[in-house]
Amino acid sequence: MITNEEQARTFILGLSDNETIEKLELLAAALREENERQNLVSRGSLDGVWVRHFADSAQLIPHVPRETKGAWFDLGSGAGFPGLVLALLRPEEPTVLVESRKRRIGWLQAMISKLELANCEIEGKRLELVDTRKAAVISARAFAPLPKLLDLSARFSTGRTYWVLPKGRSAAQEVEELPRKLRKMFHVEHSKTDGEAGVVVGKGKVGA
Ligand SMILES: C[S@@+](CC[C@H](N)C(=O)[O-])C[C@H]1O[C@@H](n2cnc3c(N)ncnc32)[C@H](O)[C@@H]1O
Repeated sequence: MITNEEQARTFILGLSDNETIEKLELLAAALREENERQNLVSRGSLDGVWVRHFADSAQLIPHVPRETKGAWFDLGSGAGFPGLVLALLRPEEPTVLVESRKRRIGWLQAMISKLELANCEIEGKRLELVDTRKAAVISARAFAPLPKLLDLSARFSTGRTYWVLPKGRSAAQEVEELPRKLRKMFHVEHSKTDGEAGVVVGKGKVGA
């Protein structure tokens, strides 16, 4: 379990390098500043940014085979979690942040340029309006209940799409309540940042 900021830094360093850690320090400072202007993340989580947002995002990476190529879609990126962290940690692979709120889109644009994320693009509209493309990976944290999430994102999935969906404490129950065919596609992994939370992980095409 990752329980403090130092452990979170060490965990992320194990997946990246010192330059990435420096960029995450920049992101943490910018997040604190911007959170005075818009409610990007809960105020309480700012004291534990490395655990609550950075490591919580980075922990998704080991659930996707290293050789996976193609676009990682992060749905409802908000302040950029997990999407911005994933783009930083996977600089060779494209990341697509889907976010519909104007001020959050502005923040994400500013961070992409500040962190020089050439591999990261924004679909600044509702997911329902995004042109269909093939996603190699789909993530979404605090975006929608699982059935709605799968319904809205099914058209981006193929037989080779990986799903990594941090679902908090409701993970197992949300999977249990899926129709049988879908339920077989997914399982729950323990979160490394919250002993009671789970990450819904799966592979394949949702829908016909
Ligand atoms: C609760 S926030 C979570 C943000 C971030 N993923 C996190 O965990 O910190 C949900 C985000 O999804 C966005 N959102 C909700 N429905 C959406 C939709 N249909 N298309 C695109 N973005 C959406 C909201 O604007 C909001 O920023």
